[in-house]
Amino acid sequence: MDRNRAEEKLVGIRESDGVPHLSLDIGGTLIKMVYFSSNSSESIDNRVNSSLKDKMSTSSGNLHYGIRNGGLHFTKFETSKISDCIEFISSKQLQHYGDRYYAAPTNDKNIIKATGGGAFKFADLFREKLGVTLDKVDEMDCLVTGSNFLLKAMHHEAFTYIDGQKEFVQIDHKDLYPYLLVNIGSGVSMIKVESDTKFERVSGTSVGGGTFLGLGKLLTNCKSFDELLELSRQGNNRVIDMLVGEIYGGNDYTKIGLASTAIASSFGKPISENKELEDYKAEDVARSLLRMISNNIGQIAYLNALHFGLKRIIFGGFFIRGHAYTMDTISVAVNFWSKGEAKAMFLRHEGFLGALGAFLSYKESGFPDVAHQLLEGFPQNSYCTED
Ligand SMILES: Nc1ncnc2c1ncn2[C@@H]1O[C@H](COP(=O)(O)OP(=O)(O)O)[C@@H](O)[C@H]1O
Ligand SMILES: CC(C)(COP(=O)(O)O)[C@@H](O)C(=O)NCCC(=O)O
Repeated sequence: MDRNRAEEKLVGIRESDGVPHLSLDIGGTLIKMVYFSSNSSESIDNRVNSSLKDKMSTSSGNLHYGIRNGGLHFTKFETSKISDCIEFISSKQLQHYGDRYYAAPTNDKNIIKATGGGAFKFADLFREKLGVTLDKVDEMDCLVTGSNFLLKAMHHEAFTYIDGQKEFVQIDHKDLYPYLLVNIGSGVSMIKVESDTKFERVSGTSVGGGTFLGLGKLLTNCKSFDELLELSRQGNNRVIDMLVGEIYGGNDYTKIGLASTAIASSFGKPISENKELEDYKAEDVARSLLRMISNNIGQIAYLNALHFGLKRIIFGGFFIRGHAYTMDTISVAVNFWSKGEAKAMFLRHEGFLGALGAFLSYKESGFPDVAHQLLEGFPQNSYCTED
């Protein structure tokens, strides 16, 4: 970076410890936001009106860390309601929380790190409504940076989920690479990560979280992801899925390792039943859909891990949402073929990898190490609340 420009940026830092920061990951379904607010800006926090607070927290998944002199917040909005996000930023005056480039024309002074497709799509909107320039950071770079950071810095971050048991895994820094990062957002990206800086997107699938939500809305009339997920908890996929035993007269197909209870064909049962969609319970449909998509992603991930000789598969993205059935299905899919050779792992901050990566990228622009300092403040000195 040009030295003069870097110096101009440094002028923008107001306090060394409580410097507020904001980064955005604007995806196909959700906008993820990471921001720091110092205690002195608590009064600003309280300025957010209650209807806006409702919009932020209509579903869980938001995290708030109290650290040092303030708090680190992980918040999300629906991309389709970007005006809520803009209103939120404006009400908290967060647009001043990025870099400041004093030499720039008035509308370009505030620079916020942003990743995801929306950093391109909504750049003009942010400039027009907030006077903010979105400094675009590559989405894959951010996912990898966020994931590497969490795996190295956080004690209780990665865990396995087997037979309903969550077990945290502390990965030795020297033994972290290589691994397969599978980010399940609207679509799915699979990235072979070989070092802090070396990675490659090796695969992906368009059957992801957006498919679950989109198809789920059409099939069940659910209005939200949380509603759909809750419905799936109460459902029974066997009402919709065709099982091996139903094809094999109640028997296992032992020779190829398929139990009679294994799914032979997702959504296969309606083929032979003279029923309409309305005749099936929405709960059962939601359950089968979640199972089908999670299983498919787990299998594709396993095949990639096998192809590239990777032993660890780290799953991130907001689709997972710490949901037991999702994680269990993915783990079973990976384990069915790999027999423990490749391990499926999940992350506690699963949905915020990109936004964290963007937050950390302030460092690369000649900005001092504030982003890292803030993040290093947790988890040791932090308390976390979830809503
Ligand atoms: N509150 C929510 N609203 C909408 N989708 C959600 C929510 N929580 C989890 N999801 C799931 O997460 C997916 C989006 O994941 P995310 O990682 O944010 O991807 P993107 O970057 O494409 O928006 C959705 O398609 C949906 O399946
Ligand atoms: C295009 C994307 C990188 C965008 O990221 P997202 O907003 O879904 O998180 C992602 O949707 C994706 O990787 N889709 C899968 C495309 C494919 O490999 O077929």
